Order: sequence, then C-alpha cells, then structure tokens
Amino acid sequence: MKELEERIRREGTVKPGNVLKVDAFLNHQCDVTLFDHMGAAWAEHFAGKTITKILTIEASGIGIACVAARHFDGVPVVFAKKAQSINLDGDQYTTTVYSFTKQKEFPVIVAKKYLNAGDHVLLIDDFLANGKALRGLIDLCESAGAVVEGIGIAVEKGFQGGGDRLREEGYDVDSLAIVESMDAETGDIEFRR
Ligand SMILES: O=P(O)(O)OC[C@H]1O[C@H](OP(=O)(O)OP(=O)(O)O)[C@H](O)[C@@H]1O
Ligand SMILES: O=c1[nH]c(=O)c2nc[nH]c2[nH]1
Repeated sequence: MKELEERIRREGTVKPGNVLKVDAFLNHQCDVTLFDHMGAAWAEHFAGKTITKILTIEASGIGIACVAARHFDGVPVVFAKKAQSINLDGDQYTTTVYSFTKQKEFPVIVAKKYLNAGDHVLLIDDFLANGKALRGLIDLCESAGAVVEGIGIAVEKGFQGGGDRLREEGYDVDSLAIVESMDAETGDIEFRR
C-alpha cells in the first residue's frame, strides 16, 4: 500500500534491535484516516470471504482493528488481553506470547463467550515480526474451534520470517507494507516488491 510505505519512509525511524518506530501515526499517535484506508485495503483483499469477527491483541492492534471493522459490516472486534483482571470472568481461552517490544512473556486471554466454534475470524495487528503474537491468536482460535479466514497486518518485517512461515502453512496473510531490510545506521528502509 503506497500510502503506508510513504508514511513509513517519511516519518518512520529505524532503531537498533530490528525496531521500526512508527509511533507518529500507527501505534502511539494514531492517524485514523490512514487506518480507514488500511481497512479498505483489507476489505478488498478479503472480499468474498465470510468474516464474522475480528480478533486482535493488546495493545496496538485494537485501534486499527476497530476502524477496519467498519469495512467488514461492523463485525465485532475482540482483543486478547495480556493480563488477568477482575473484569475478566467466566471461562477463558488462554495461551502465552513473548512480546517483541516489552521483551517478556505475557498471558494472552479471551473469554470463551467472545470466541466460538462457527466464528470465521480475521486476525488484525499493527506489526508482524517473528510471528509470536499471531501464533498466540491462532492458538486461541484453535481452542475455540473458530476458523482463521485471514490475517491483515499493517507492517510486516519480512526479514524476521514470521509472515513467510505463516504463508507456507497456508494462511492468507495480507501485509500492507513489507519491510525487506532496514538499517539503523543509515536509516535506509527497503520494501518487498
Ligand atoms: O510477530 P511478533 O514478533 O509477535 O511481533 C509483533 C507483535 O509485537 C507487537 O506487540 P508488543 O507486545 O511488542 O507491543 P504492543 O503491546 O504495543 O502491541 C505488535 O503489536 C505485535 O502484536
Ligand atoms: O513499533 C513497533 N516496531 C517494531 O519494529 C515492532 N516489531 C514488533 N512489534 C513492533 N512494534
């Protein structure tokens, strides 16, 4: 998606440790108009698939998923929580995920009543790097007997391999910008063509 690539080139910075910082528009300050265009792009890619629910994970996927849902007939958005809470009651599906930016393992939890057998799920997230977050969401869907219809990602760091491993397994992964390489010293960013 040209618009997203241009924003990354203009406003993104490359940090040591394979970190692309795009918090000016994607995952701290949020450009909702850009999110809307991203939702439209996923709706075009996944047209023809039945989507009954969008599933994402705290924290940065939530805003993007909610705006995208407007392009999928307003289906419910469920976000997996990364901490137990007195506000979480009833039976839960749980797994664990290693967080790329927080560098520690988190529980990942969804209440059983919000993810069901018969759901056709679109997974959405801001970043795909090693694929840990998506593995957690796929686990939750498998536990619930829900079908993963597709995966919509804003920025994939292709050189970390998580996206290609999922494609090899047959998942339909639509990443709107795939960074093939980036250099923290020069600031250069190359996109996959
Ligand atoms: O493919 P992966 O290696 O799992 O990396 C991608 C994940 O990393 C980030 O989550 P993180 O927990 O770092 O930050 P967040 O809480 O801001 O979403 C991002 O939001 C994705 O969920
Ligand atoms: O802001 C972010 N930049 C990244 O490079 C990244 N990788 C996973 N999650 C990420 N979030």
